[in-house]
Amino acid sequence: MVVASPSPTHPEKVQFIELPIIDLSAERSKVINLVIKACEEYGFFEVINHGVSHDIITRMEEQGLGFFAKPLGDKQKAGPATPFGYGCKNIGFNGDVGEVEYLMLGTNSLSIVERSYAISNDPKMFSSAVNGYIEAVTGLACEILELMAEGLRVHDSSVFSKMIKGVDNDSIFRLNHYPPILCNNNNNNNKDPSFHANKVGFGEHTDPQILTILKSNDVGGLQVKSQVDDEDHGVWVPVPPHPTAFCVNVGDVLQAMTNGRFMSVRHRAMVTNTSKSRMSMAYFGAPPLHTCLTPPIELVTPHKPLLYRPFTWDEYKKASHSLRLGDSRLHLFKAT
Ligand SMILES: C=C1C[C@]23C[C@@]1(O)CC[C@H]2[C@@]12CC[C@H](O)[C@@](C)(C(=O)O1)[C@H]2[C@@H]3C(=O)O
Ligand SMILES: O=C(O)CCC(=O)C(=O)O
Ligand SMILES: [Fe+2]
Repeated sequence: MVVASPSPTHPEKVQFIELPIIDLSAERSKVINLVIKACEEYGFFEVINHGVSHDIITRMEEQGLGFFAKPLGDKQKAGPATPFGYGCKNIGFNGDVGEVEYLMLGTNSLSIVERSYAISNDPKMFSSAVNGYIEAVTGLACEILELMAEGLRVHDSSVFSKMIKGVDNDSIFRLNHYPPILCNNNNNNNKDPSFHANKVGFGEHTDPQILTILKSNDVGGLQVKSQVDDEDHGVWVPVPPHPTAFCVNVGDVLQAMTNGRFMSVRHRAMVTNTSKSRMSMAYFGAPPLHTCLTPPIELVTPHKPLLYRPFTWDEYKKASHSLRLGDSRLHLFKAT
């Protein structure tokens, strides 16, 4: 078997652990306990029976695939991803690269209507699919954030959800497309049937925002880092594609706002498929730029003193943008 490892000299551990899949239609107190456990253990879980309709998801997937199927010149008409538009291979502003192309959008419905003219040949269809999808996943994110606040026994159960509900939120929506690795003679002499492709599509990182809600098609690639089985280094756990589930990532802001009780999950997307593209659709729920981010008082006690100083999303976003993808950023905000 030929394996093109991301680091041939330091092979990384990959372990097939069963990650939590939570049925949101189950009894509320049970759901809450499972959500809290997953956020403490992994900072990651999947949800099923989430209430987002198949039609909303399919419409969005069709529009996304339609966009990526266009010739490069047409995709570039969406403008560069600085911050909103089309990007290819370059991620962020500091030299990170991956085997991915993407489309980044703000979540404001009017701005989506305006932008859709540069993105699609059927702008009305495109903006209605995107706005319908964003409305649905924002609702799901709010519901999950409220379950979390309840589980943490915080008096104001909307303490997290209200940050992404307001019109001035800074949430974003991103479509990622990972074309398959083609087997040419350089990496697969004689078309070896046991050839296993393995390239980094989107390198290891945490999401800076509050919460990410991600849906992919039926092609795998997402991996999350778990500290559970290897305290020192962590192991990579593949997330198998699921026909209906959404993946939920705890972001850096939620780690800070829970005073470190939840952990923001390190994850990456690998390209291992040699015949079919992976597409993921990620909603990143973020607060308004000038909101002061600090945990509710219930989560700060003499036994659990404040871990991070209060900061604004504007400050945190600027710090993130000045760093590389895989850098950890929260330590810059440690309380002294
Ligand atoms: C290298 C970078 C890309 C990123 C901004 C950053 O400076 C560090 C965080 C990266 C990330 C990860 C989650 C989202 O995909 C993203 C849009 C975000 O908000 O933070 C990306 C940023 C990006 O691609 O611009
Ligand atoms: O494509 C994926 O599954 C992961 C994408 C991701 O982590 C991101 O866009 O931040
Ligand atoms: Fe991510």
